Amino acid sequence: MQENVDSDVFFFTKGMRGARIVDSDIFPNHWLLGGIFDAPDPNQIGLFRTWEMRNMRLMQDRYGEKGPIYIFLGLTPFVFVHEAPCLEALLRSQVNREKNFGYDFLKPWLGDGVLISAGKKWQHRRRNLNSAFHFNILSSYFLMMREIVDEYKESLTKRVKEGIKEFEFHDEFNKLSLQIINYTAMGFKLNYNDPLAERYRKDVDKIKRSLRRALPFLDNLLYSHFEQNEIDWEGVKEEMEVFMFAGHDTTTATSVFALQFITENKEVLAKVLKEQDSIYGDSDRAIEMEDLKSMTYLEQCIKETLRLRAPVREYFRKVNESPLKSSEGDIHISETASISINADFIHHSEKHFPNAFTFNPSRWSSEERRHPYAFIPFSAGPRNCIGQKFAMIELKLVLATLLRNFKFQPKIKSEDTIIASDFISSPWPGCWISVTE
Ligand code: HEM
Repeated sequence: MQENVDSDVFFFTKGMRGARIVDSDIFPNHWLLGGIFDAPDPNQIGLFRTWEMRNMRLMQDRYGEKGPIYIFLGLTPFVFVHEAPCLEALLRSQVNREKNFGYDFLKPWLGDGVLISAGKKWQHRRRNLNSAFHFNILSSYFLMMREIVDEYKESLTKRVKEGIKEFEFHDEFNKLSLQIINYTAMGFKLNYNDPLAERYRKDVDKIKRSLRRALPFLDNLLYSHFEQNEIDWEGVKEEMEVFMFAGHDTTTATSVFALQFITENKEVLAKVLKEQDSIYGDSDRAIEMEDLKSMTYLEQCIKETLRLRAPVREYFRKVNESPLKSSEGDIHISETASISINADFIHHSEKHFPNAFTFNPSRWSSEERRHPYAFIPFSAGPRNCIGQKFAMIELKLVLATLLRNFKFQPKIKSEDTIIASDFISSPWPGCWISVTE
């Protein structure tokens, strides 16, 4: 059926504008199983991302102007939505906001919480959770984050003084981010050394005590459960799981990649430190929430990191209504297809980001203009990341605290770092960085 075919895929894409099956030199398609045999061994870490990016680039060069690209992984047709107007049409849609079957493997763990659920259930949960991210509430999270980050600074200082010279920062930040999300969402601190039973007992005790304080996130869920009868107990547990997961691996990845990019680039580091000096001078006063607004260059560094190392590099949808209405006309997508939104891919587009593979935070200065849907690390539209402001606060606080207090020397360059493309990206097999005071 498909010998180097360069024509519309007849049964899935009948009548679709620009939908093409890819040429056999990009994905050698098996007549029944499609491109599945060509995919690299997923155990060979880092290869999948390189393979996918290369093939998507080749496809875009050939079919770029013609709309979404179809490929087959096994019997499943996948549609790669790869251009900004098409991404905008899809992500802004109020109708096409359901996740595809690819999220099912998360269900035994995260349940049918806000990350995965659909329809009225999602709408209801999302509305309920939105209130936990208002500005005033974010300010109270900030104070809790600062407490944790200061404790981490003390611990790092102690270990450096004891003579430890190198640290694996993916692991360091993973513990730190977990501690932050645990404390802000649940209201108690983790103690990794506690034996399980003792920890459980203490933690339950602490939860009970902390409920007397204003604990925005868990409080919010408990209020909805007990007072408003809006969410059942299963729902409370689901949403806590979602937040613990969505809120820590992503910020871990961003912190470690940002630390590596900033500290390997002396000019960038000098500008970050100059900005910190302009805010604090010689004073060693604590970082305040207000200060974060003045950290514009640091914010540019974080955005540039999110562009080059999107932690959620790919996410998926299914289509409930076609055609999508784009600024460039209607885009027809088959309702049997799964849609891949590959943030990593559009973030490396030369059209939107000249010298796309170079770390250049200044491209985020306010004069630069680009299509708003060319940069989608937090997704966009009604199903975007609910925690993005929370994440930016955490990232600025962590990076500013560390960069002001320590000197870092990465052991490996960003360009030589293998990126493991699990559900959330990470440096493989870690990211070792020397630290001095
Ligand atoms: C740098 C950090 C982060 C990045 C890059 C990120 C990225 C994303 C992306 C791409 C999505 C859409 C996923 C999809 O469509 O399948 C998403 C959804 C979500 N994120 Fe984040 N996230 C970050 C931090 C956080 C934090 C800190 C929280 C919570 C405190 C959070 C909570 C969520 C939730 C609950 C959703 C599901 C929203 C919905 O479907 O309505 N995220 N995030």
